[in-house]
Amino acid sequence: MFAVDLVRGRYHSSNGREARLLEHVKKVAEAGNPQAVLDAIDQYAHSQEFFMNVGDDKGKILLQEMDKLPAPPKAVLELGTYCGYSTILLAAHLKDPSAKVYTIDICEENVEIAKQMIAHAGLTERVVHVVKPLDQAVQELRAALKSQKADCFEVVFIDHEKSVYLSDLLLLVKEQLIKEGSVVVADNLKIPGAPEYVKWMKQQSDFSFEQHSVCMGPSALWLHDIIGAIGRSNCSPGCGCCCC
Ligand SMILES: C[S@@+](CC[C@H](N)C(=O)[O-])C[C@H]1O[C@@H](n2cnc3c(N)ncnc32)[C@H](O)[C@@H]1O
Ligand SMILES: [Mg+2]
Repeated sequence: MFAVDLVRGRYHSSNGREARLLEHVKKVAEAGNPQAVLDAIDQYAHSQEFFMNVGDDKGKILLQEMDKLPAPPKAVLELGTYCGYSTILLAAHLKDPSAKVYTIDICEENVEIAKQMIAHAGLTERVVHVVKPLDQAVQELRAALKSQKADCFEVVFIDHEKSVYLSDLLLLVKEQLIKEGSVVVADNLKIPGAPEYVKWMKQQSDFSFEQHSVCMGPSALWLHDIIGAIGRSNCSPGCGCCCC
């Protein structure tokens, strides 16, 4: 059971499952080995309790999209840290030695678990946590990009509160935190779904948009999902579209 604050969309279980997951990972996964940590999380999530992690199947799609960029990204933005699964996936995949994953979550309990998970994977230096909603983090993110000599976030993974997928994407566009060539991957477009986001993406000529339907297990009813929304920003500076 999740304790969900419907106003702010904070998700943390009321039965301690995230802490149990961390305990399991520390017990079975070799420290400093990101893949061992991800495997331990997947194994526990498949056999013991349900978690909101993106998981291995959809995780592969996320990494494939990252690999399609013309150069390895310097700055990756994640909306929705939870226990750190996708943060570890993304951070372990960074090729540029100075690159970082900036991960946003508004639930401090989740971030505390994620920090320990990421530390166990040996990736603390690769990850910056931001514990506030995106609209309050814009200046901080802009400063972070500047200090890293990055022009924008080349990869964005959206996986937080579905009702703010579109407004947060529009904020990233307006604040020029994403630009031409950035790739935006959004999870859970079918379940629980983000219809406004999908509708908007489909209407944009300055984003190319594709959806990946993924069936993740025997319980197709609730596991069949779309990570979809591989939105690529196509505009060129000054062209007058929504990104400029
Ligand atoms: C589905 S989980 C993220 C899963 C994670 N990306 C993974 O695959 O391992 C969603 C997370 O978004 C956080 N969240 C909810 N609303 C948010 C918001 N407005 N801004 C940032 N994070 C939010 C929740 O606290 C929760 O930890
Ligand atoms: Mg998700």
